[in-house]
Amino acid sequence: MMIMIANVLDADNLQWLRDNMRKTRYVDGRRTTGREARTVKRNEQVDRSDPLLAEMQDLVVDRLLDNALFRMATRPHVVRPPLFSRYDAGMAYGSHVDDAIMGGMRTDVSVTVFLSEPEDYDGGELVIESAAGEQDVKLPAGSAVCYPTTSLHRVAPVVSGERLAAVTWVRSLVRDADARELLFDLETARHALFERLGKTPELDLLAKTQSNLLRRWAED
Ligand SMILES: O=C(O)CCC(=O)C(=O)O
Ligand SMILES: [Fe+2]
Repeated sequence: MMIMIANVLDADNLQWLRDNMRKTRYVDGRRTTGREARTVKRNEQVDRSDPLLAEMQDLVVDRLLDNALFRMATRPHVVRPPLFSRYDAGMAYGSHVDDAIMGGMRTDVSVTVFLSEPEDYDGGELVIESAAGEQDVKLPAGSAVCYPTTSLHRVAPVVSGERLAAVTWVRSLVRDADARELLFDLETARHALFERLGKTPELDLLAKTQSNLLRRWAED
């Protein structure tokens, strides 16, 4: 399941991150990438040793974990410290699959938090491949897209302007994407029924089912 989440970051968060990204040091994005993906990656990333990076990473991870939709969709166990990237005109990241293990952690869900407004750059869509075809994703600044790390994907060439993004990976309590979707749907239906009818015996059964499926599938 792919899901878009609006307003993960507010205007103040965005301003602060963009101001910092004007001050940070960058390295060639190929430095953090495996042999094959490196051949198609053309971007810049905030240097791992930059003193501003840790606070930027903490802000994005905290804002993701504060977001109820993010927690429902990804069932996070661990969220990796994000990479902050910039793409100028001509930069792109060709088709690739993200590493299955990063820093010893299995990666289940890939996340891009958009930091530039869509009108500030041409091109630069995140293109996610699935059996149903390709989906172009270009969201307002502060919004995030979450998609299974099993997917091939790419960043289309930026034609003009600058694309800033924070990218991270989630190790989910629920490894299987179909199981995560099932739990997401159950919980969504449960919340909607509660809003409409209050706490009924049928709702209790749904809550029991959701809880017991999560207990069955969760790996902690
Ligand atoms: O910038 C993005 O939206 C995704 C980047 C990406 O695919 C990666 O870093 O592996
Ligand atoms: Fe990727």
